[in-house]
Amino acid sequence: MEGGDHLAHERKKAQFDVEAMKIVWAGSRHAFEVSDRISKLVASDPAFRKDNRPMLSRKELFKNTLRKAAYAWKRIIELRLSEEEASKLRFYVDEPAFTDLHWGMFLPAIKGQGTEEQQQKWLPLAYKMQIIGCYAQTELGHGSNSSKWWPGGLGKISTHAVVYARLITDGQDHGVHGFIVQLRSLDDHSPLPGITVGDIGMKFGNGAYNTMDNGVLRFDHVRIPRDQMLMKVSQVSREGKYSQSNVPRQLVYGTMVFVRQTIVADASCALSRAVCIATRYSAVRRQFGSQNGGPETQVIDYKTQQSRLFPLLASAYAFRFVGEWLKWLYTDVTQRLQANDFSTLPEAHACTAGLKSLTTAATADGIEECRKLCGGHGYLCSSGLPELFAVYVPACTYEGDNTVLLLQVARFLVKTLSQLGSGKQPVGTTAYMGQVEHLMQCHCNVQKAEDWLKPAVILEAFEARSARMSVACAKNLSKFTNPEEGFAELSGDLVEAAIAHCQLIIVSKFIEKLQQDIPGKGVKQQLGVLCNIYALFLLHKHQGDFLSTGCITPKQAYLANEQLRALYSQARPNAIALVDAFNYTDHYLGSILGCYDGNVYPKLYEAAWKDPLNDSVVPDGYREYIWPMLKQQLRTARL
Ligand SMILES: CCCCCCCC/C=C\CCCCCCCCC/C=C/C(=O)SCCNC(=O)CCNC(=O)[C@H](O)C(C)(C)COP(=O)(O)OP(=O)(O)OC[C@H]1O[C@@H](n2cnc3c(N)ncnc32)[C@H](O)[C@@H]1OP(=O)(O)O
Ligand SMILES: Cc1cc2nc3c(=O)[nH]c(=O)nc-3n(C[C@H](O)[C@H](O)[C@H](O)COP(=O)(O)OP(=O)(O)OC[C@H]3O[C@@H](n4cnc5c(N)ncnc54)[C@H](O)[C@@H]3O)c2cc1C
Repeated sequence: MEGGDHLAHERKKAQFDVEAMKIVWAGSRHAFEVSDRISKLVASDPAFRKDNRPMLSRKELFKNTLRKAAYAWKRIIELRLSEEEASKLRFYVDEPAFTDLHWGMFLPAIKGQGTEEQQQKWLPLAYKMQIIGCYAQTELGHGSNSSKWWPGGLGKISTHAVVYARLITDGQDHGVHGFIVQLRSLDDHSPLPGITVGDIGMKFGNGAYNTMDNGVLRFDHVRIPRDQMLMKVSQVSREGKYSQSNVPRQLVYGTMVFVRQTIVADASCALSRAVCIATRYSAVRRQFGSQNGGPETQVIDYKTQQSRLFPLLASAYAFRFVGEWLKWLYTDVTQRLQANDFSTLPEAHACTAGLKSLTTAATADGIEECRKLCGGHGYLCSSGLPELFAVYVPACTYEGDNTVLLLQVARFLVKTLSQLGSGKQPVGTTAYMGQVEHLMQCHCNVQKAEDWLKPAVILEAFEARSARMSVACAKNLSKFTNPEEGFAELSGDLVEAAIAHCQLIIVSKFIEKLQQDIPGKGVKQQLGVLCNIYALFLLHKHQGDFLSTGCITPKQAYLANEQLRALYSQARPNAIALVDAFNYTDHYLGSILGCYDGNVYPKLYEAAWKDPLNDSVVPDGYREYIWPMLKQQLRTARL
């Protein structure tokens, strides 16, 4: 079958209004329209071509990124794009670049930690890109005194950095503070005296994150003017006297709360992209199972394929909605901080750290699972999946290693529990801990599989599991005389308790989303199916937790799995429409397997011939290496 829409028959099966779902996915009609317009603008501009990335050398790749970044900036100015539109443009250009750190970390660090005066001086320069900044926190070795190593944009492009370093005055160490440091000349880009700076080398995968100049930085007697220390949280006077404002020291790390929140939103984008590719290809691909000479089975109809694919589809939607909520939480905490209310900062930190950890880990694993779901063709670069995995997987490490972040959540949970004794009522995402006595002894009321569809039943099971795991950790911790020793000894259990808490947040935010008014025929119903798939898939995967804490019985675990199978059957006819609702262009997907029309095989065949190796029939190197070898063998054979 040539041309046409090879997935048309699948699209006809949809039981809901896809256009309405597109708006739910985008967040609002306005957000949908902006996203739709900008994605088409990028897709139709040959300057943003990206299919050649895996073939380019590092130098060519990097220069190409610089060209694209400059061109994108030119278009942003020419078209007078708003910040929202510009950030969508960056998203659809789909290439990590120094600009991400400039806009995503350097500017927010100055906004969050600089005084009014400092903001007035530095922000206009940064907004007009008259200086380019990065965020230099991580060290090559341990401590805050060796060499900076990893900051994106640092290696080759940034003119400035926010550098985190220890502040020592009069021999007294005041801990880590942020400083704006000029690194390179604004005239000829050479490093300023005393500064050694360069790229740290090639990273995982071809193309992928190698478009970024992650860098190394060393200082040798570099003087930083006093007014370039970011002084919102603490100050040094002309006389060298150190003082602190009436704000928590933790604000020094505020940029991370912001970025982790954006990383959660980004997880739903990366996962939905992989799921879109794997779902479309699973509907196109037929393999075995032919009856009476009829067509073979579409692999999407195999229950095993569904049980691997549909939880990922549901996770993409779940991460979307929790990301939306986290954005709200971040906006709320920011407004409170401006009004000197710091009470919700620990919760915002725990939520952003924990959800960053959970969503990036599930997304990285999910992209790899999607590659496997596409069989051998998933391993081709033209499937789009190898590069997507390579570019995405460092999200499990940057902005805080995922395990380290879960330990931060665990500390927050243990602290919350310990404060119950003093009568402090937990609020927000830990409000359920206020019901700890009930949650420690409640019994799940599921008698038949459909009982698992009740939101209250699901919520109680997840709350009870999380509360019981945290309480068990707290009890075990109390047996240690040295709390830090206990924390280290029990860190494995603490991480599991943190995961249970974060999964509860995601499930409960999905359920809350469904309580809103959601217009469009069948849209809410499909989201209900996905929400239940997400929750019951987690319950099935972690049934050890639910059973060992006595939250559910083995029979109830069995019934949850039975219900899950029924939900997969309900999702099946809607699968293609549910990924169409992401509204991704073929340019953004960058995948032959995931192309909208499903015309996979001719495109794969054509693409193979475009590989540079096929430029000539006889490859370079044949005459030099293979021909002499063949001749040698022939001679030996004749002897
Ligand atoms: C015209 C417009 C054009 C627009 C164009 C748009 C362009 C695109 C825009 C945006 C895109 C954005 C994309 C961004 C790209 C991201 C790319 C990734 C780049 C990667 C960057 C990095 O990796 S930066 C380095 C990050 N490093 C880490 O995360 C290290 C992890 N470790 C920690 O977080 C540690 O906690 C820390 C080192 C911060 C401190 O350690 P320690 O001193 O040991 O203290 P600790 O015990 O952990 O904590 C003490 C105390 O503080 C609390 N706390 C810790 N962190 C925070 C926090 N972040 N916020 C609030 N509070 C925090 C902690 O709970 C403890 O509290 P108490 O227990 O004492 O109460
Ligand atoms: C692509 C990429 C881009 C980056 N961009 C930037 C940037 O722009 N700016 C910047 O400053 N940094 C950047 N980083 C650095 C990044 O933030 C760090 O790599 C990250 O925070 C992890 O720290 P680490 O590398 O020191 O790992 P380590 O802390 O050395 O972790 C190694 C292992 O030890 C374990 N571990 C560490 N501490 C503990 C603990 N307390 N308890 C239990 N286990 C522990 C971890 O779980 C992990 O398994 C980037 C990194 C990457 C990969």
